[in-house]
Amino acid sequence: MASLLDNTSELKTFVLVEGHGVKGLSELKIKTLPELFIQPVEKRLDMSKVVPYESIPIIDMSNSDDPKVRDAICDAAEKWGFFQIVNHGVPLSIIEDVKDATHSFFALPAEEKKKYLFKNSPTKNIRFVTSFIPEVDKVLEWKDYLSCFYVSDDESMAFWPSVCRDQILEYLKNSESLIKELLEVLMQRLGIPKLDETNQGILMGSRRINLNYYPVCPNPELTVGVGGHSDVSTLTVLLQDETGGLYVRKLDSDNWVHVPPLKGSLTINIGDALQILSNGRYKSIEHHVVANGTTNRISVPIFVNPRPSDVIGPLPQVINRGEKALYKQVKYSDYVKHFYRKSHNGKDTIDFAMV
Ligand SMILES: COc1cc(/C=C/C(=O)SCCNC(=O)CCNC(=O)[C@H](O)C(C)(C)COP(=O)(O)OP(=O)(O)OC[C@H]2O[C@@H](n3cnc4c(N)ncnc43)[C@H](O)[C@@H]2OP(=O)(O)O)ccc1O
Ligand SMILES: O=C(O)CCC(=O)C(=O)O
Ligand SMILES: [Fe+2]
Repeated sequence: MASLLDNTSELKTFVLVEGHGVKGLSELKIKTLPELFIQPVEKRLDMSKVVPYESIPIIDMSNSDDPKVRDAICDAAEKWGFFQIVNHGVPLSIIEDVKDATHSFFALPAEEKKKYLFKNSPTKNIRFVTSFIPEVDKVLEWKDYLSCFYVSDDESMAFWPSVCRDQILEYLKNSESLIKELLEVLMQRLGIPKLDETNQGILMGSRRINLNYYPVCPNPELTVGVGGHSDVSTLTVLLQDETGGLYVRKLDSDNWVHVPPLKGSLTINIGDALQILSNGRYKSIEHHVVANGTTNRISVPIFVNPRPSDVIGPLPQVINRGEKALYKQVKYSDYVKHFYRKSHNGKDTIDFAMV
């Protein structure tokens, strides 16, 4: 084991090539974090900047036709870019099943998970990854994930791992009406009365679901689970377990707020695509996940996106009201490729679309 930990190339082979991931490394019960994962101080979360007395809004959606609830959603999207929802209509049993399925996938032997590594995967729509982009990240993040781009039920049945695919598909189906409702509410404030065939594609034409696994880490203070970043989605529906560890930057400040686990809740965050489409009215906010010294953590984000071929820019209904466009028109797949070409670095992806 000593040679594995001292030799970066052997370590990379074990973690990235043989399918062990950081979970496999954590299970060796190593006492100190290998250098490969030690993040520069400026990439770690400065806990002295966490404000314990503030929290993102919690919105009860049981009466979602109520104008007060609809206003609360839009206000949260403008002022926080992040909010938690309860009574959202996605059955608790479906949520529990997808959490169990996530554990089942990561409990598979390395030999099995290895089949989904980018170079072995039968399709580019599914990949098992450690860190964010190990080919680009100089220092690795303490996270393994399975990323699944939804194309069709048939494609998923053919290629997704059988231990988790049915539960993921059920979760995707059962969250669809919630996603439509949230987007409809957000569009109404922009002067767009409803979701229809003219706007549905650009707002929710593709979905990617990630199963994230953050294993116990020997020196959590020296690394990150996920470095500071904003999502490139329209919006993200995030399911987290009871561990905690997600922090959100407070708008226009240097302070961070914890997103506490709340049984049965889902966390919603605005992504870069909706910040661009709304010409900056809705905010895509930087967030960060810390590593944990005692508990394995899972989370499951659904990234709701434009279609890869869509060209995104400030919506005409927003610009026609006289606002100056803050962003140019960019092809969404170019935007996402730019995101995947560099390591996490706060909010810098959106510079790609700045006028
Ligand atoms: C925080 O930690 C994260 C976050 C995330 C993701 C966050 C999001 O917000 S994901 C939302 C992503 N949006 C979509 O998936 C939208 C729809 N998809 C597309 O636009 C396209 O499928 C595409 C992603 C652009 C891929 O285009 P395509 O040309 O068809 O395919 P490729 O040639 O395979 O890929 C091009 C380029 O991107 C790299 N890449 C693609 N997918 C991934 C991926 N899932 N993970 C890492 N890298 C990916 C690929 O390697 C290519 O790179 P080159 O350098 O060779 O050009 C996710 C993970 C986190 O940890
Ligand atoms: O694990 C979490 O709570 C958040 C993960 C995240 O930000 C992401 O996958 O984009
Ligand atoms: Fe994220």
